[in-house]
Amino acid sequence: MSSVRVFAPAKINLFLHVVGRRPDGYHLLETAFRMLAHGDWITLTRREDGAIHRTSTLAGVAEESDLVVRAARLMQTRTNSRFGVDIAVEKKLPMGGGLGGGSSDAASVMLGLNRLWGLGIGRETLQQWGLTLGADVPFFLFGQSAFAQGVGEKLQPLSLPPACYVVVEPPVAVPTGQIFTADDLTRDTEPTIIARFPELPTRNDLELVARRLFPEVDAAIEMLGAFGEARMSGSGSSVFLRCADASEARKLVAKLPSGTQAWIAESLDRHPLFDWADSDQ
Ligand SMILES: C[C@@](CO)(OP(=O)(O)O)[C@H](O)COP(=O)(O)OP(=O)(O)OC[C@H]1O[C@@H](n2ccc(N)nc2=O)[C@H](O)[C@@H]1O
Ligand SMILES: Nc1ncnc2c1ncn2[C@@H]1O[C@H](COP(=O)(O)OP(=O)(O)O)[C@@H](O)[C@H]1O
Repeated sequence: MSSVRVFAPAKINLFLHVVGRRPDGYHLLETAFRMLAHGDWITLTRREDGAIHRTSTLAGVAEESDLVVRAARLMQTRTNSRFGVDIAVEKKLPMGGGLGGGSSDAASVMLGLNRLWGLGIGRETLQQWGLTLGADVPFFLFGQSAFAQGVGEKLQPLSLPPACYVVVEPPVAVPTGQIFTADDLTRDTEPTIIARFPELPTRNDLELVARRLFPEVDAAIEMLGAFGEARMSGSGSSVFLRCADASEARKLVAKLPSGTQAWIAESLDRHPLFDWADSDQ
């Protein structure tokens, strides 16, 4: 095998509570992550000369700072692999959309190279390495619905019934750092008892700040909220709503104002590349 085409799913945060702040300024979170069957596609072609290249373009993101290239370099450095790779990304997920697109791309590159370069690295090790690229990366490597603590790196599996979601992408990219540094962000939500989720009331603590700073996010929540409990994912900008089934989702999307960027996706219980990580000894 010298080439693979791999999927990089979106994630949504079913809730996100800010429960504290670390001395380095990073925020301690409690969140429930779930993957959706909608995402980017990445083709990895092995190179024998050790070079790592991105062969597609991504507006505003230079090759060396692209998370797919950084993920490949990380794998090469940590394993001393002699191989290189050409990486082509078919980008479907919006940047700054709160759907974890960049993190998911990075995780799929790590899993893809684990197989393409014949590395056999264990899942927990990959999760530790992935955290250096971004807080959402360990979740995608974990590969199943999860309750997360810390900055998102302490993960435990979460059993959720299958569900269908409508996702609206407002026409704005939200810079995560701007939301976390806002003066009016509340940082003292009581820690949740995971055993009592989903009965306990939850929310996204980042939502109020994002709505204030980005009117497009506020408008999307208002619009989708007319049909049920619409919630923002992560630091925004995307907004999601759970529907009874795909048929209800399609009827809902048909009622949205023309020009709305919206899509429907089923939940994804297991990452399609789950088996591409070994278990740690
Ligand atoms: C909020 C979440 C929830 O899943 O996802 P997104 O909505 O971005 O997808 C993540 O925690 C996003 O984590 P991550 O992807 O690592 O965030 P980055 O873009 O690196 O963070 C940008 C900046 O946000 C702040 N930040 C980020 C995460 C965190 N737990 N506390 C913070 O204070 C830091 O100032 C950091 O420099
Ligand atoms: N492969 C990539 N895909 C998306 N964004 C990337 C990628 N590589 C680097 N980035 C940078 O990461 C930022 C966050 O992107 P993304 O993960 O898509 O959004 P979010 O964290 O809101 O879900 C982007 O604005 C971009 O500057």
